[in-house]
Amino acid sequence: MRPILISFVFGTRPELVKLAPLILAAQADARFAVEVVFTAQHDELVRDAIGFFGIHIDHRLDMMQEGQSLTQLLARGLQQIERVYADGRKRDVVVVQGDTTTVLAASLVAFAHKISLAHVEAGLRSFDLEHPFPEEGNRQLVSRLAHWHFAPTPLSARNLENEGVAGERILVTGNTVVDAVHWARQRLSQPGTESAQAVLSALGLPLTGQERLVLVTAHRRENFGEGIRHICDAVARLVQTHENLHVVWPVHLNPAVRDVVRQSLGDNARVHLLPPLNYPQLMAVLQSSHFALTDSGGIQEECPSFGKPVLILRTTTERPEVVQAGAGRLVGTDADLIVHEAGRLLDDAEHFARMAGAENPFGDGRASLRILERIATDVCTGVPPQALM
Ligand SMILES: CC(=O)N[C@@H]1[C@@H](OP(=O)(O)OP(=O)(O)OC[C@H]2O[C@@H](n3ccc(=O)[nH]c3=O)[C@H](O)[C@@H]2O)O[C@H](CO)[C@@H](O)[C@@H]1O
Repeated sequence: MRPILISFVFGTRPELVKLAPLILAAQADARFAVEVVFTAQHDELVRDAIGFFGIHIDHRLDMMQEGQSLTQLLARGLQQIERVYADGRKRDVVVVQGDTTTVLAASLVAFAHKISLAHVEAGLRSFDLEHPFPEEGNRQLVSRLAHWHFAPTPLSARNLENEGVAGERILVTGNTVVDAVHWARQRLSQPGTESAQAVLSALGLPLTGQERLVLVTAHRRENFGEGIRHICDAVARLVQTHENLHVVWPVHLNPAVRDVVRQSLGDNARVHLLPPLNYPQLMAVLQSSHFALTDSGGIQEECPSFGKPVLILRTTTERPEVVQAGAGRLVGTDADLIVHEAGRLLDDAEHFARMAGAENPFGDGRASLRILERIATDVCTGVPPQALM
């Protein structure tokens, strides 16, 4: 029997990080042949991560164009992915992750070609089509097209069931972000690889062991303007009241974030404003931090894998599991609340230990294997094609 041909499509760094363990596991498994399509929806930020995971790209597309609208981006994605799939090769499965325009475009092309679609990290919902836009709409649309819905948690599986997705098409796998963290930690501890300490030192961060590092990141549109200003205000107050506190903030390149952060914290000696970090650098900083303050979805999921509490700079999250598990808290961008909650983590050792010791709601690092096992079993028993045709 010929191997099952899986085509992975991704366009941004978070998609790559979460698909990399799956791509590597499929490549190491003789049951599968693997094709990797990169749309370059993001470019620079992804390149480092592609190198770190050692992913071979079969088709590098060129989806971005200066000044194009969302519709134009989608149209360009559709056309370019279509060109790849028009080569007559028979793909058995298309795998996408998450909620970007790349994901929607690949899902529509897979549908048009009657290729069974697997959606990784399925079932996340904010239930508000405008927030995040266009991601919430993309997620919901992809759930109408996918054959397999690989839900990271029981809650995301329930969201899908509530929308009428048949139970036999949903599998709770854990989040592949945990697989990626395990892979990265192992890689960073191998002889010959730069240690976390060496990475920190190369970034110019303090290392006497007396300091307490806190990681801060903010990139969501909903926080631009007032939100970012309040976060900066809270960071300045925390540093002022905690002598050994050092804040490490890889600043998003968008001027709406960068200019405000530089202006308010640029001359604070214990606030280290860095350019965006590559994935292994981010892993090293997170591993060495006391906790994180972030609006990033991925970092919210990565923190519990490191046993690091996370304060979420949003008023809602599509990942409420981290809050329910006790590993995270929603603090929004209210400076007083940020200072209060961060202060508790810094000053109350018992409170810190409770949050740091919470169970990881995103799984055990074996999500990729569960996903591949399910695909292999179903394709071999002829389940998906009939379902689609
Ligand atoms: C509107 C919106 O918010 N959309 C979300 C957003 O996802 P996110 O919030 O998870 O995105 P980030 O925080 O950028 O990525 C996280 C990954 O990057 C690593 N990282 C981070 C900072 C750094 O300096 N160096 C790094 O290596 C980090 O460890 C983690 O693995 O974008 C996605 C695609 O556009 C969307 O699908 C998703 O809905």
